[in-house]
Amino acid sequence: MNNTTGRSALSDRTNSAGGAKDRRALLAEWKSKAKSRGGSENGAGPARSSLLGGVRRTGLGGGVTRVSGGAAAGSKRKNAAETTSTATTSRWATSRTSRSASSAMARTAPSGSFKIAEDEGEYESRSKKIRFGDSTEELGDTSTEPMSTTGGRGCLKKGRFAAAEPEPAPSNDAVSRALERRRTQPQPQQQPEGEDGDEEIVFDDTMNFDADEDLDNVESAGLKSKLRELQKTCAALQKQAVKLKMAKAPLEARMRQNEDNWRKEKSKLTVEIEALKVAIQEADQRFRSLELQKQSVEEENSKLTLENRRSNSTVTKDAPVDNSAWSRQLANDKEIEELKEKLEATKEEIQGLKLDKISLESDCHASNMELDSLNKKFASMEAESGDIEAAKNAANEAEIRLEVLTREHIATTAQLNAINMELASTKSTSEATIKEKETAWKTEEKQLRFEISVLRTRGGNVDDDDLIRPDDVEDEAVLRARIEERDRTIAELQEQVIKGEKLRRKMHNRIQELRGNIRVFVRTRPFLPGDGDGVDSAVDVSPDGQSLQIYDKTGKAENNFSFDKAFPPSSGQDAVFEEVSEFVQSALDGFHVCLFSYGQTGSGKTHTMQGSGNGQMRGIIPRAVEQILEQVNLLGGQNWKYTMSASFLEIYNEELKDLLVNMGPNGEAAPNTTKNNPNKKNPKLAIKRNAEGKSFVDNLSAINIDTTDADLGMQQLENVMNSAARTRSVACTNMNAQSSRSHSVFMLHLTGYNTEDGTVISGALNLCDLAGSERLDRSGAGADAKRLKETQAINKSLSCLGDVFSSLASGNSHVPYRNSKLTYLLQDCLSGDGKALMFVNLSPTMQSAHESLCSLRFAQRVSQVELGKPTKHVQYKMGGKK
Ligand SMILES: Nc1ncnc2c1ncn2[C@@H]1O[C@H](COP(=O)(O)OP(=O)(O)OP(=O)(O)O)[C@@H](O)[C@H]1O
Repeated sequence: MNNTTGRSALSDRTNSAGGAKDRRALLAEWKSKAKSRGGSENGAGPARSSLLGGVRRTGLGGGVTRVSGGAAAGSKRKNAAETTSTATTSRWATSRTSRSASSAMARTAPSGSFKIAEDEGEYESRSKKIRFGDSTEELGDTSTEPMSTTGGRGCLKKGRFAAAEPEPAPSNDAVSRALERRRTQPQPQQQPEGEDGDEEIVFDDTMNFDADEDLDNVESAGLKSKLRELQKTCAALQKQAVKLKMAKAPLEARMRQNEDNWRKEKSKLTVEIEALKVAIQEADQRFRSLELQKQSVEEENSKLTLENRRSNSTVTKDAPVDNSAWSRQLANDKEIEELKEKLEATKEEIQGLKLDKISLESDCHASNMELDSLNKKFASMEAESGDIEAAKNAANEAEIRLEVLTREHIATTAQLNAINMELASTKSTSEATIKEKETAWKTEEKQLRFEISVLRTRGGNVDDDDLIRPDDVEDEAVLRARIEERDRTIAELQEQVIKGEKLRRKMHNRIQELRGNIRVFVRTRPFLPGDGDGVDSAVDVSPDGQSLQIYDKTGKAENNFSFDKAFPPSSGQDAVFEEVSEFVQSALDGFHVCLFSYGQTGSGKTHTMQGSGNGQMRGIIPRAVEQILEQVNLLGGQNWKYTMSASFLEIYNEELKDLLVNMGPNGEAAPNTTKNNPNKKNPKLAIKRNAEGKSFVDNLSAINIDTTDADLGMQQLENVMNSAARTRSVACTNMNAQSSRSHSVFMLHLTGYNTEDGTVISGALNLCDLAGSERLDRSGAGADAKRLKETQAINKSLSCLGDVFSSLASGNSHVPYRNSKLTYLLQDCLSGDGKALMFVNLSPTMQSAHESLCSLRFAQRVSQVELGKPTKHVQYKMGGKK
């Protein structure tokens, strides 16, 4: 900004202000000057139009005053307009006319004064933008120039800066006068308030100081300070305007965002409203239709009510007619008619019945005759049926016998084969020994012959006869006697060895008894026809009769086991029984003895316990009973009287079953089937404890075995065994044609009474044939649901038995006897009260090697169980001779 320009403008303005030119004259003058400068009227348009408007509206009249002040300011004004017009054109274009006017005025304002502009710090007041001058320096400069600000001040009176207007100094008389004059002068017509409500800033052309009043000098000080204040205010306003402008953009963005949201919301709501309108319409329609329905229903209801009333009234009117005598008469007549008809019908019926009776009587007669003939027929048929039944029984018996014989035959053949095999091996061993000895003998003979020939040569002419002297003959007799003597000694020694062996066994048994061990015997069965062609045995029993080895298919020995006794396949039933006889004997002495056979299916458990057949293949049970009967007879001579009873039960699928349910109490041969014993129930068996805490099976049949007559006793036992064999649950499996599907327990109760001293002993022999442990895949039981259930029950109870032994071996305080019926039943025998012996039966086949190994491991655990010293059950009873 050029200070000089400002000054000249001010002086021009001051001079021009001194004239009485009116505004129009000034404008015309400005126009002509502009034209003379070559500026188009259009180009100056904005300024001009602004000026035109501005003079009417803007209150910053100082500028206007300066514009109107002189033509000298024209060029400068033009320059000022040019400098700002570029920057503001667009905004000018959009500004309202009134604003344009004031802005234009500002642009045309000379430098050095405050101006209204938009290209620098600006303050927006409603619709106006007010730009204040740049620097105080300019203001300082301008203050040195005479400046007519009367118009400006006048504007400020009503303009927005009016509040900031300082009071004129009281000493300034000229100012007071001018103000006074102004007050007294008529006011020009005021511009009406702007359309946007802007404060009206009135440009007052008449507010000019007189030339003679040196206002410049008078007011300079006050104006300066006023301007400074205004400057400060404007600066503050500028800053505020900048802030507001900065704040404006985000606000505008927010406003736009809000506007958008509002529009979206509005459209959404419009849609919703539309939908609601439709719904309301529909609801209205439905409501109307329901109303209609209701009306029709109500109408119908009222109709029905009316009808109902009408019909009721009709009914009450008709009632007396029903009760009239005439109608009663009619009814009676009708009834009589009906009764007559009924009577007729009954007569006919009676007639028919009479005829029926006659025909029935004849029928009855015929039937009676037929019945008679039928009775006769029935009697003959019954007789026939009895014969058939008997024949059937005989056939059954024969079948059983055949079965037994077959088993016996198989067993015998098997054992014979085993013996033959053993003989063959013994023969080959003996032959080898003989050969060896022969060779040795031949060598010795050669040697002797050589020695003889040497002696002969040495002897020269000595005759052979001379060599034999009487002494030598004598020596030979002595030698023979000596040999005989030696043979006797050998025989005696052999006898002693046998006795010693017996004693050793006895001692061993005694030791075992004292230790309370469960004794374990292992028995390997011979090869059977069904075992295949392979003759390689998986089990090798050592000649010591106690140890054995198991081989796998590769021929590798798995383990070396040692037990109380190991029986090779060639061992017969007698040899086995010999080993257990002493054990059985102890039942007679008042011990509770338990023998049980354990092993995989088809390994020979039943063969060991019951046997195969009634001959040499008889098992432990018949042999034990036989031995006991013999012993009882012997003891009978020693004041002992025994009674004996046998029971036989099986545990099938964890259920107890009496196998002698069809027998008479004294072992009478059971008629074959339950058909002949229809009244005999199969009572439920339960394991219970007696007063002494000993277990017994409630409701179990006990068959008396005669102890006085051994033959009778054996016959009774045979009946018992047959009856049990018939009732026992057996089935054919892949592993055994007669596989036991249950655990069977033969119980022999013995009571001995000594007539001399009143001693009573009660022993028991429990011979338990366990069901075979089996693998489902080998036995084929998995294919049949019944077999599968049986097998699961078997394996479970065997595992419970294993748990009991493990528990006993570990010395646990709690032994899980109650986990299965089997262990609960055998609890007394297994808890140290009795003597226990376990047979482990093995199959010799290679296919069974794994199962055999499992059985042997189980047996090894059992052999470690110490039950404690067994108890002898002895009582004393009054009545003995002593
Ligand atoms: N030591 C043996 N000497 C001769 N034959 C035997 C011998 N052991 C078993 N057998 C025969 O083997 C077959 C199977 O024996 P057994 O029925 O006793 O087996 P098991 O172990 O009781 O089988 P399961 O558990 O299936 O009842 C029978 O025919 C039996 O005669």
